[in-house]
Amino acid sequence: MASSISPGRTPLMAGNWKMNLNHLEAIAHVQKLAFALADKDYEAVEVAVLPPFTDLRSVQTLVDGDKLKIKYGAQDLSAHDSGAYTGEISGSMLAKLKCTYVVIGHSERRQYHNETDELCNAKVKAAYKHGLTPILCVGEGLEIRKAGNQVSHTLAQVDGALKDIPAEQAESIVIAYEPVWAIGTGEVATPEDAQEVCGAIRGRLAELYSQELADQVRIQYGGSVKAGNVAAIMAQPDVDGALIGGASLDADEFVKIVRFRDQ
Ligand SMILES: O=C[C@H](O)COP(=O)(O)O
Repeated sequence: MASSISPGRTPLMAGNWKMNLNHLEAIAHVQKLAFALADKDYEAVEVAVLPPFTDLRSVQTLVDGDKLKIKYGAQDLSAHDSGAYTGEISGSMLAKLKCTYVVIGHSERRQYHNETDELCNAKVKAAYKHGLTPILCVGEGLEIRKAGNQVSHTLAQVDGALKDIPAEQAESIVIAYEPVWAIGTGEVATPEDAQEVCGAIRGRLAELYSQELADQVRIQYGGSVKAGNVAAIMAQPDVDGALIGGASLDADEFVKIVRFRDQ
């Protein structure tokens, strides 16, 4: 299927492993991806993995040692820099491990850890302070979708997380539109559903900053993405990649998603 991605926006295919794969399994998984992916894949698509914190050092060692082109990042970070915050991981710790990306505001953090837009905003600031690129997750639950309020709900999350973020930082952000009802359920938003909200997010970025900035920000779709549905989603003009959960744990499936143009 033909893709309509802007040539200026390299698609980002990022595998969010969530709380799966220990550090030994992580090494085996990244090795499998590295073996399967070729230079032409990395020329067409940016490929990233987002392992649990405990895997990051192992992934870094592998990526550095074998000079792999796979990027990696964390699934969360603390809004604080250091101190008495038991269990938290700071942006500077992630930067020391040479993480490129950090996920902020995933719906599972919002749901199970009561993360608010204000906290997401503080985490976006912490990420930029330490040179990390946020993958900001936004998206509506089923009730909001049924009421037809998916766009206003999602744009309010974007507004909240980007409060006081200057253009020179916001221009590098990645925004992942993940309708909560489509996460891990096998229920995929239609390509038109994805386009409606991703297009609205780009429109909001243009209002908040400029059309030029909006045109360069990558907006991903996430929610039950698989090899079988990725091409139709990627054919939408405002979808520039995918945040992949379950399917990213299967190396063969993830490689097929990276090669969405062949599907
Ligand atoms: O971060 C990834 C999303 O939550 C999607 O997860 P899923 O692909 O398992 O539906």
